[in-house]
Amino acid sequence: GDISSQLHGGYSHPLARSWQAERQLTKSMLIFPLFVSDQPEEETLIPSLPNQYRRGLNRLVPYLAPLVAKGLRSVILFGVPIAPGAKDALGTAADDPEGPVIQAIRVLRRAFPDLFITADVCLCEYTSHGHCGILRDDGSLNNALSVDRISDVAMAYADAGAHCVAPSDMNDGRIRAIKLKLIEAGIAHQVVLMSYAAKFSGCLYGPFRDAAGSCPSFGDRRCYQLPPGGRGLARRAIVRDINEGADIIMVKPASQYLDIISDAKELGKDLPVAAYQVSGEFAMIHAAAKAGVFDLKQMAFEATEGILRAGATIVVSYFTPEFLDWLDN
Ligand SMILES: NCC[C@H](CC(=O)O)[C@@H](CN)CCC(=O)O
Ligand SMILES: [Zn+2]
Repeated sequence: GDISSQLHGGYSHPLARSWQAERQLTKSMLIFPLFVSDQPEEETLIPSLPNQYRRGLNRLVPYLAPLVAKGLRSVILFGVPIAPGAKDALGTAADDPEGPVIQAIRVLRRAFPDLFITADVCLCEYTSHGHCGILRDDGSLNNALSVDRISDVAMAYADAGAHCVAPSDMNDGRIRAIKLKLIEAGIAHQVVLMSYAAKFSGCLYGPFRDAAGSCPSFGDRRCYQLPPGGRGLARRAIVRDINEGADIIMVKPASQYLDIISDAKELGKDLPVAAYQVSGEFAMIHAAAKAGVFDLKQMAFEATEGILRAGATIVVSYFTPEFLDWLDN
Protein backbone atom coordinates (compact mmCIF):
# COMPACT_ATOMS: atom_id res chain seq x y z
CA GLY A 1 0.00 0.00 0.00
CA ASP A 2 1.06 3.69 -0.07
CA ILE A 3 3.61 4.94 2.47
CA SER A 4 1.13 6.54 4.90
CA SER A 5 -0.67 3.23 5.47
CA GLN A 6 2.41 1.58 6.99
CA LEU A 7 2.28 1.95 10.83
CA HIS A 8 3.80 -1.37 11.98
CA GLY A 9 7.39 -0.13 11.67
CA GLY A 10 6.80 2.62 14.23
CA TYR A 11 6.15 0.11 16.97
CA SER A 12 8.31 -2.74 15.71
CA HIS A 13 10.55 -2.85 18.83
CA PRO A 14 9.61 -3.05 22.54
CA LEU A 15 11.26 0.29 23.28
CA ALA A 16 9.52 1.94 20.32
CA ARG A 17 6.26 0.51 21.67
CA SER A 18 6.89 2.02 25.09
CA TRP A 19 7.65 5.37 23.42
CA GLN A 20 4.08 5.44 22.05
CA ALA A 21 2.77 6.14 25.60
CA GLU A 22 2.51 9.82 26.58
CA ARG A 23 2.82 8.91 30.27
CA GLN A 24 4.82 6.05 31.83
CA LEU A 25 3.85 4.70 35.26
CA THR A 26 6.41 5.61 37.92
CA LYS A 27 6.46 4.98 41.67
CA SER A 28 6.03 8.67 42.40
CA MET A 29 2.63 8.65 40.66
CA LEU A 30 1.20 6.18 43.17
CA ILE A 31 -0.72 7.05 46.35
CA PHE A 32 -1.26 4.07 48.64
CA PRO A 33 -4.52 3.98 50.68
CA LEU A 34 -4.15 3.00 54.36
CA PHE A 35 -6.93 2.07 56.79
CA VAL A 36 -5.95 3.28 60.26
CA SER A 37 -7.86 1.76 63.17
CA ASP A 38 -8.30 3.30 66.62
CA GLN A 39 -7.06 0.02 68.18
CA PRO A 40 -3.25 0.53 68.36
CA GLU A 41 -2.26 -3.12 67.95
CA GLU A 42 -4.88 -4.08 65.35
CA GLU A 43 -3.83 -5.74 62.12
CA THR A 44 -6.98 -7.19 60.55
CA LEU A 45 -7.21 -8.53 57.01
CA ILE A 46 -10.13 -7.06 55.04
CA PRO A 47 -11.70 -10.13 53.40
CA SER A 48 -13.29 -8.28 50.50
CA LEU A 49 -10.17 -6.22 49.74
CA PRO A 50 -7.32 -8.64 48.87
CA ASN A 51 -4.04 -8.09 50.78
CA GLN A 52 -5.38 -4.97 52.50
CA TYR A 53 -5.47 -4.61 56.28
CA ARG A 54 -6.94 -2.34 58.92
CA ARG A 55 -3.92 -1.38 61.02
CA GLY A 56 -3.59 0.32 64.37
CA LEU A 57 -1.10 3.06 65.09
CA ASN A 58 1.60 0.71 66.38
CA ARG A 59 1.51 -1.41 63.23
CA LEU A 60 1.92 1.35 60.65
CA VAL A 61 5.66 2.09 60.80
CA PRO A 62 6.84 -1.54 60.73
CA TYR A 63 4.51 -2.20 57.79
CA LEU A 64 5.48 0.91 55.82
CA ALA A 65 9.25 0.95 56.44
CA PRO A 66 10.09 -1.66 53.78
CA LEU A 67 7.65 -0.03 51.33
CA VAL A 68 9.26 3.38 51.86
CA ALA A 69 12.64 1.73 51.32
CA LYS A 70 11.32 0.40 47.98
CA GLY A 71 10.26 3.86 46.88
CA LEU A 72 6.79 4.47 48.33
CA ARG A 73 6.28 8.23 48.04
CA SER A 74 2.74 8.86 49.22
CA VAL A 75 -0.12 7.44 51.27
CA ILE A 76 -3.74 8.51 51.79
CA LEU A 77 -5.15 7.87 55.27
CA PHE A 78 -8.65 6.64 56.09
CA GLY A 79 -9.52 6.52 59.79
CA VAL A 80 -11.55 3.58 61.04
CA PRO A 81 -12.95 4.17 64.53
CA ILE A 82 -14.13 0.78 65.76
CA ALA A 83 -14.26 1.63 69.48
CA PRO A 84 -17.89 1.36 70.61
CA GLY A 85 -19.68 4.69 70.78
CA ALA A 86 -17.12 6.43 68.59
CA LYS A 87 -19.74 7.49 66.07
CA ASP A 88 -22.37 10.23 66.31
CA ALA A 89 -24.54 12.41 64.06
CA LEU A 90 -21.77 15.02 63.61
CA GLY A 91 -18.86 12.65 63.08
CA THR A 92 -17.19 14.15 66.14
CA ALA A 93 -14.45 11.51 66.11
CA ALA A 94 -13.20 12.67 62.69
CA ASP A 95 -11.07 15.46 64.18
CA ASP A 96 -10.51 13.97 67.64
CA PRO A 97 -6.90 14.93 68.45
CA GLU A 98 -6.43 11.40 69.82
CA GLY A 99 -8.19 9.89 66.81
CA PRO A 100 -6.54 7.48 64.34
CA VAL A 101 -5.92 9.92 61.47
CA ILE A 102 -4.42 12.79 63.49
CA GLN A 103 -2.22 10.40 65.43
CA ALA A 104 -1.14 8.58 62.26
CA ILE A 105 -0.23 11.87 60.57
CA ARG A 106 2.04 12.73 63.49
CA VAL A 107 3.62 9.26 63.69
CA LEU A 108 4.25 9.01 59.94
CA ARG A 109 5.63 12.56 59.65
CA ARG A 110 8.16 11.67 62.34
CA ALA A 111 9.03 8.21 61.06
CA PHE A 112 9.17 9.03 57.34
CA PRO A 113 10.11 12.69 56.76
CA ASP A 114 9.98 12.30 52.97
CA LEU A 115 6.64 10.47 52.80
CA PHE A 116 3.85 12.64 51.33
CA ILE A 117 0.89 12.26 53.62
CA THR A 118 -2.61 12.84 52.29
CA ALA A 119 -5.56 12.76 54.66
CA ASP A 120 -8.93 11.83 53.20
CA VAL A 121 -11.53 14.18 54.65
CA CYS A 122 -15.01 12.85 55.15
CA LEU A 123 -17.51 12.10 57.90
CA CYS A 124 -18.95 8.78 56.72
CA GLU A 125 -16.50 6.66 58.75
CA TYR A 126 -17.40 8.69 61.85
CA THR A 127 -21.12 9.35 61.61
CA SER A 128 -23.73 7.07 63.18
CA HIS A 129 -25.80 7.40 59.99
CA GLY A 130 -22.83 6.72 57.70
CA HIS A 131 -23.44 9.65 55.38
CA CYS A 132 -20.73 12.04 54.15
CA GLY A 133 -22.07 15.05 56.01
CA ILE A 134 -24.52 16.35 58.59
CA LEU A 135 -28.17 15.54 57.94
CA ARG A 136 -31.39 17.51 58.17
CA ASP A 137 -34.35 15.93 59.92
CA ASP A 138 -35.60 14.66 56.57
CA GLY A 139 -32.37 12.72 55.98
CA SER A 140 -31.01 15.04 53.32
CA LEU A 141 -27.58 16.65 53.68
CA ASN A 142 -27.48 20.03 55.38
CA ASN A 143 -25.01 21.66 53.01
CA ALA A 144 -24.00 24.60 55.20
CA LEU A 145 -23.40 22.52 58.33
CA SER A 146 -21.67 19.76 56.33
CA VAL A 147 -19.32 22.17 54.54
CA ASP A 148 -18.43 23.91 57.79
CA ARG A 149 -17.75 20.59 59.54
CA ILE A 150 -15.77 19.08 56.64
CA SER A 151 -13.61 22.19 56.39
CA ASP A 152 -12.96 22.09 60.15
CA VAL A 153 -11.87 18.46 59.86
CA ALA A 154 -9.59 19.34 56.93
CA MET A 155 -8.00 22.07 59.07
CA ALA A 156 -7.43 19.66 61.95
CA TYR A 157 -5.56 17.30 59.59
CA ALA A 158 -3.56 20.13 58.06
CA ASP A 159 -2.67 21.42 61.54
CA ALA A 160 -1.55 17.91 62.50
CA GLY A 161 0.91 17.98 59.59
CA ALA A 162 -0.86 16.46 56.58
CA HIS A 163 0.87 17.58 53.36
CA CYS A 164 -2.44 17.26 51.53
CA VAL A 165 -6.12 17.19 52.43
CA ALA A 166 -8.54 15.40 50.10
CA PRO A 167 -12.25 15.92 50.80
CA SER A 168 -14.16 12.91 49.45
CA ASP A 169 -17.55 14.03 50.74
CA MET A 170 -18.96 15.67 47.58
CA ASN A 171 -20.77 18.42 49.50
CA ASP A 172 -21.20 21.54 47.34
CA GLY A 173 -18.67 24.29 48.10
CA ARG A 174 -16.37 22.39 50.42
CA ILE A 175 -13.28 23.19 48.31
CA ARG A 176 -13.84 26.94 48.64
CA ALA A 177 -14.55 26.60 52.37
CA ILE A 178 -11.35 24.61 52.99
CA LYS A 179 -9.24 26.98 50.89
CA LEU A 180 -10.62 30.01 52.77
CA LYS A 181 -9.90 28.44 56.17
CA LEU A 182 -6.39 27.48 55.07
CA ILE A 183 -5.80 31.10 53.99
CA GLU A 184 -7.27 32.51 57.20
CA ALA A 185 -5.02 30.19 59.22
CA GLY A 186 -1.99 31.33 57.22
CA ILE A 187 -1.10 27.81 56.04
CA ALA A 188 -2.63 27.80 52.55
CA HIS A 189 0.91 28.01 51.12
CA GLN A 190 1.97 24.67 52.59
CA VAL A 191 -1.03 22.38 52.12
CA VAL A 192 -2.09 20.71 48.86
CA LEU A 193 -5.84 20.71 48.34
CA MET A 194 -6.83 17.65 46.30
CA SER A 195 -10.48 17.56 45.36
CA TYR A 196 -12.43 14.40 44.71
CA ALA A 197 -14.13 16.60 42.14
CA ALA A 198 -15.91 13.98 40.02
CA LYS A 199 -16.87 11.12 42.26
CA PHE A 200 -19.67 8.88 41.08
CA SER A 201 -22.26 6.94 43.02
CA GLY A 202 -22.27 3.32 41.97
CA CYS A 203 -21.52 -0.23 43.03
CA LEU A 204 -17.72 -0.08 43.15
CA TYR A 205 -17.17 0.99 46.78
CA GLY A 206 -18.38 -2.07 48.64
CA PRO A 207 -15.04 -3.49 49.81
CA PHE A 208 -13.98 -0.04 51.05
CA ARG A 209 -17.16 0.27 53.06
CA ASP A 210 -16.49 -3.15 54.58
CA ALA A 211 -12.98 -1.97 55.51
CA ALA A 212 -13.98 1.42 56.84
CA GLY A 213 -17.38 0.55 58.27
CA SER A 214 -18.74 3.47 56.29
CA CYS A 215 -21.93 2.10 54.77
CA PRO A 216 -24.85 4.54 54.92
CA SER A 217 -27.30 3.26 57.57
CA PHE A 218 -30.16 4.23 55.28
CA GLY A 219 -30.56 5.40 51.70
CA ASP A 220 -27.54 5.91 49.50
CA ARG A 221 -25.16 8.58 48.23
CA ARG A 222 -27.07 9.32 45.02
CA CYS A 223 -27.99 12.84 46.14
CA TYR A 224 -24.40 13.94 46.54
CA GLN A 225 -22.08 11.63 44.58
CA LEU A 226 -22.59 12.09 40.83
CA PRO A 227 -24.94 9.95 38.76
CA PRO A 228 -22.87 7.58 36.60
CA GLY A 229 -24.39 9.06 33.44
CA GLY A 230 -23.62 12.64 34.44
CA ARG A 231 -20.70 13.58 32.17
CA GLY A 232 -21.84 17.21 31.92
CA LEU A 233 -22.39 17.38 35.67
CA ALA A 234 -18.86 16.04 36.20
CA ARG A 235 -17.47 18.69 33.87
CA ARG A 236 -19.34 21.37 35.82
CA ALA A 237 -18.10 20.00 39.17
CA ILE A 238 -14.52 19.92 37.88
CA VAL A 239 -14.68 23.54 36.65
CA ARG A 240 -16.30 24.58 39.93
CA ASP A 241 -13.61 22.95 42.08
CA ILE A 242 -10.79 24.38 39.96
CA ASN A 243 -12.32 27.82 40.42
CA GLU A 244 -12.74 27.24 44.16
CA GLY A 245 -9.01 26.63 44.54
CA ALA A 246 -8.36 22.91 44.11
CA ASP A 247 -4.68 22.17 43.43
CA ILE A 248 -5.37 18.66 42.11
CA ILE A 249 -8.55 17.28 40.54
CA MET A 250 -9.44 13.64 41.21
CA VAL A 251 -11.85 11.41 39.30
CA LYS A 252 -13.29 8.33 41.00
CA PRO A 253 -13.85 5.49 40.14
CA ALA A 254 -11.26 5.26 37.35
CA SER A 255 -11.55 2.52 34.73
CA GLN A 256 -15.28 2.91 34.21
CA TYR A 257 -14.83 6.69 33.99
CA LEU A 258 -11.87 7.20 31.62
CA ASP A 259 -13.85 9.77 29.61
CA ILE A 260 -14.23 11.82 32.78
CA ILE A 261 -10.47 11.63 33.41
CA SER A 262 -9.96 12.84 29.86
CA ASP A 263 -12.46 15.68 30.45
CA ALA A 264 -10.69 16.58 33.70
CA LYS A 265 -7.38 16.85 31.82
CA GLU A 266 -9.01 18.98 29.12
CA LEU A 267 -10.74 21.29 31.62
CA GLY A 268 -7.82 21.29 34.10
CA LYS A 269 -4.99 21.17 31.58
CA ASP A 270 -2.88 23.29 33.94
CA LEU A 271 -3.40 21.03 36.99
CA PRO A 272 -2.38 17.48 37.82
CA VAL A 273 -5.26 15.05 37.44
CA ALA A 274 -5.57 12.14 39.87
CA ALA A 275 -7.70 9.04 39.58
CA TYR A 276 -8.72 6.58 42.27
CA GLN A 277 -8.80 2.92 41.24
CA VAL A 278 -11.40 2.08 43.87
CA SER A 279 -11.88 -1.00 46.00
CA GLY A 280 -14.41 -2.55 43.64
CA GLU A 281 -12.12 -2.15 40.63
CA PHE A 282 -9.22 -3.63 42.59
CA ALA A 283 -11.25 -6.54 43.95
CA MET A 284 -12.67 -7.22 40.47
CA ILE A 285 -9.20 -7.52 38.96
CA HIS A 286 -8.13 -9.90 41.74
CA ALA A 287 -11.30 -11.99 41.37
CA ALA A 288 -10.92 -12.26 37.60
CA ALA A 289 -7.24 -13.16 37.87
CA LYS A 290 -8.16 -15.82 40.43
CA ALA A 291 -10.80 -17.11 38.01
CA GLY A 292 -8.13 -17.38 35.33
CA VAL A 293 -9.43 -14.62 33.08
CA PHE A 294 -6.00 -12.93 32.89
CA ASP A 295 -2.65 -12.59 34.67
CA LEU A 296 -2.95 -10.28 37.70
CA LYS A 297 0.24 -8.28 37.04
CA GLN A 298 -0.57 -7.80 33.35
CA MET A 299 -4.06 -6.53 34.15
CA ALA A 300 -2.87 -4.29 36.96
CA PHE A 301 -0.56 -2.63 34.45
CA GLU A 302 -3.12 -2.55 31.63
CA ALA A 303 -5.80 -0.97 33.84
CA THR A 304 -3.38 1.55 35.37
CA GLU A 305 -1.81 2.48 32.02
CA GLY A 306 -5.30 3.06 30.68
CA ILE A 307 -5.90 5.48 33.55
CA LEU A 308 -2.68 7.30 32.62
CA ARG A 309 -3.61 7.28 28.92
CA ALA A 310 -6.86 9.05 29.81
CA GLY A 311 -4.81 11.86 31.36
CA ALA A 312 -4.11 11.05 35.01
CA THR A 313 -0.58 11.47 36.38
CA ILE A 314 -1.50 10.49 39.94
CA VAL A 315 -3.19 7.16 40.75
CA VAL A 316 -4.60 6.13 44.11
CA SER A 317 -3.99 2.40 43.97
CA TYR A 318 -4.27 -0.61 46.26
CA PHE A 319 -1.72 -2.25 43.92
CA THR A 320 0.95 0.22 45.10
CA PRO A 321 2.97 -2.34 47.15
CA GLU A 322 3.14 -4.69 44.15
CA PHE A 323 4.04 -1.88 41.76
CA LEU A 324 6.98 -0.97 44.01
CA ASP A 325 8.37 -4.43 43.16
CA TRP A 326 7.08 -4.67 39.57
CA LEU A 327 8.46 -1.27 38.56
CA ASP A 328 11.96 -2.25 39.68
CA ASN A 329 12.47 -5.01 37.17
N1 LIG B 1 -16.14 9.37 51.53
C1 LIG B 1 -16.62 8.37 50.64
C2 LIG B 1 -15.74 7.18 50.60
C3 LIG B 1 -15.82 6.48 49.26
C4 LIG B 1 -16.69 5.23 49.38
C5 LIG B 1 -18.12 5.59 49.68
O1 LIG B 1 -18.74 6.30 48.89
O2 LIG B 1 -18.56 5.13 50.71
C6 LIG B 1 -14.44 6.12 48.73
C7 LIG B 1 -13.30 6.61 49.61
N2 LIG B 1 -12.95 7.95 49.33
C8 LIG B 1 -14.30 4.63 48.49
C9 LIG B 1 -12.92 4.28 47.95
C10 LIG B 1 -12.83 2.84 47.50
O3 LIG B 1 -13.88 2.20 47.27
O4 LIG B 1 -11.70 2.36 47.38
ZN1 LIG C 1 -17.77 9.90 52.91
